[in-house]
Amino acid sequence: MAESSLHNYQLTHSSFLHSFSPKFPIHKNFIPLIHKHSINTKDTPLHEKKYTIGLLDTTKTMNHQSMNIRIQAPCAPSPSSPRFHHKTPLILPRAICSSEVVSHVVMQMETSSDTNNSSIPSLKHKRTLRWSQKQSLLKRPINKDSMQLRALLTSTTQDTSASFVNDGKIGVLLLNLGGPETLDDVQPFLFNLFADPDIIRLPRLFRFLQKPLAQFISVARAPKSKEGYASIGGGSPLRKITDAQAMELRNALHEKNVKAEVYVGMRYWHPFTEEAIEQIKKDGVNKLVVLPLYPQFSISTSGSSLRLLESIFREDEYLVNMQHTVIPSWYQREGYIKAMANLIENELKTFDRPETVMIFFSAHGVPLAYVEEAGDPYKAEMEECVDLIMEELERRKINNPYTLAYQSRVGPVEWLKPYTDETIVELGEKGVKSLLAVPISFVSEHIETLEEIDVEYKELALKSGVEKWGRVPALGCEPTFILDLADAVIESLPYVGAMAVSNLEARQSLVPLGSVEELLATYDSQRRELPAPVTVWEWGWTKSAETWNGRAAMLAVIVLLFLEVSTGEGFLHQWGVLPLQLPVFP
Ligand SMILES: C=CC1=C(C)c2cc3[nH]c(cc4nc(cc5[nH]c(cc1n2)c(C)c5CCC(=O)O)C(CCC(=O)O)=C4C)c(C)c3C=C
Ligand SMILES: [Fe+2]
Repeated sequence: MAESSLHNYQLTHSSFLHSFSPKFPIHKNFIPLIHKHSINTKDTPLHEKKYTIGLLDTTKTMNHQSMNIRIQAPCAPSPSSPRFHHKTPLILPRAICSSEVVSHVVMQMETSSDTNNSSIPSLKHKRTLRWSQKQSLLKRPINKDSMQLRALLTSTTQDTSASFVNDGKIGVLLLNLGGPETLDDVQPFLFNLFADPDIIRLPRLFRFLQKPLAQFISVARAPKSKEGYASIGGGSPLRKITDAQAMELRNALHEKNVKAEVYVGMRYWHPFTEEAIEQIKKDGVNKLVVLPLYPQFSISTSGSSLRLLESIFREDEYLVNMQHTVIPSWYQREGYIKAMANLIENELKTFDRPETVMIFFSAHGVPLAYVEEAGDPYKAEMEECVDLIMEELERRKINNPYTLAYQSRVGPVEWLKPYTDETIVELGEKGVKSLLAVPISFVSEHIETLEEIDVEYKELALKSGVEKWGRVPALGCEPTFILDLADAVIESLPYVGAMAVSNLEARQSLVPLGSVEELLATYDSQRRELPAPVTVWEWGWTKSAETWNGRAAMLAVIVLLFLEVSTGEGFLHQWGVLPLQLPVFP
């Protein structure tokens, strides 16, 4: 996979932003983020280290648009230079982030190169796709002479004995979705999920219908969901797995001399985030690292949990004063990428002819409007994540064809495409004989790996002509992964309480960080209304008929609910779902 032409540019912070001004007129709202590329290792000479620049668009919903740009240091520094000393922490505390650690860098910009020699022509090629998507950022040619970027470069090993790490009582809060533990939990779990305005966003006028609608949908969906949970043993394994991850992370932190307690806060089932926060308060934690267990950020997952945290923090004097920081996404971390590549490499060996296997990344979908209208960075982060894993595999001389599709769509609106089920059928028709499914958006086994992938998609693949089907396990407590999470926590500690999105050094850190409040302030500035991504009734024979029928059904439900609430009569009142007195309209 050759990288074609490379252009060298020198950038400064401000001219970097100027160069994108036609597309982004308000410069101060765009924050350049610099990520170390996962291919860098401890031993990579500095002048060969690669970095990725992203723009954090603070006018949109956490819209972190990374570009296909790499930065290289222009010349190898003297080994005695303090800023490149390997014993320096990965992220430097503020005091150390002086001008001393600022270095001029040369930016290298890759242009597209479609060297895909896959025998399946319809497969998208990662580099071409990424480039074409990000082309829109480059509205006018970059002026070679005008750009100079002063970038913070930090090295990759941590000295965890540094005193700033262990002062205070440290807590790590793992955020996750939660799942029903018994079949009786399924409907109330679904109610909690659909009552979340980050899952179903009703128009402002209809916000008061959120709970009745959630009740209605959860009751309607429960039988189908229960069937799924029954087939995987009668409940979700999520709590057990997340508890085990928390324990392993705690052990890893203690081994690295960081005496932290790790807490689990679920969004829709026990142990609820509120319960975790109560424990955090009881234990007297005064430095908190918030770590969502989703590698990629989405409004519907990490975003929703952060919103809940924000509301809990605001109402509590103890929490308002507690120092905290958030790691909103970490899909680009070297340890995570390597752990995923290890799992794929191992699983490929179970096939008779591993080199012929199509690697099929299947991510949980989100409604398209989340990405296109609300600025959810989920899709961009997912694609970049897949690219990074494939690059790691290529370095191991594993050059299999691969593709990315989105699974688990619910309801009448359009979700991210291509859809997993449709792609499986297409691949089967095109003659692909071996498929290896890789669940990519979640780090634990759950209903969508154990039932949807292992049963439904496998059956569909075999029906469509695929002869051998395999699936990579979820990361769970895989040691490389847990150690990397521990490193992410340690790297973030100097920023607990001391940083926010507005802090330049922290923005340039290798783990993008922010406080809950500031992350949500950027996310809220253009929070648009999202369509309801739920199935109420569906009829029709084609996908597009289904979409329109679903929309009509949604509308009908909203009208029915509106009538019910305004007249005080109807089935929800009969079931006791709605109170008998009428709501007061302003
Ligand atoms: C990154 C992962 C996930 C995203 C993004 C996501 C978005 C999303 N999900 C729904 C609707 C449902 N999700 C359900 C369960 C569920 N979803 C995820 C992950 C993501 N969801 C997990 C880990 C689980 C729990 C699985 C378990 O083992 O318990 C369910 C319930 C299950 C079912 O009935 O199918 C629903 C419904 C929407 C609407 C959405 C984006 C808006
Ligand atoms: Fe989901």
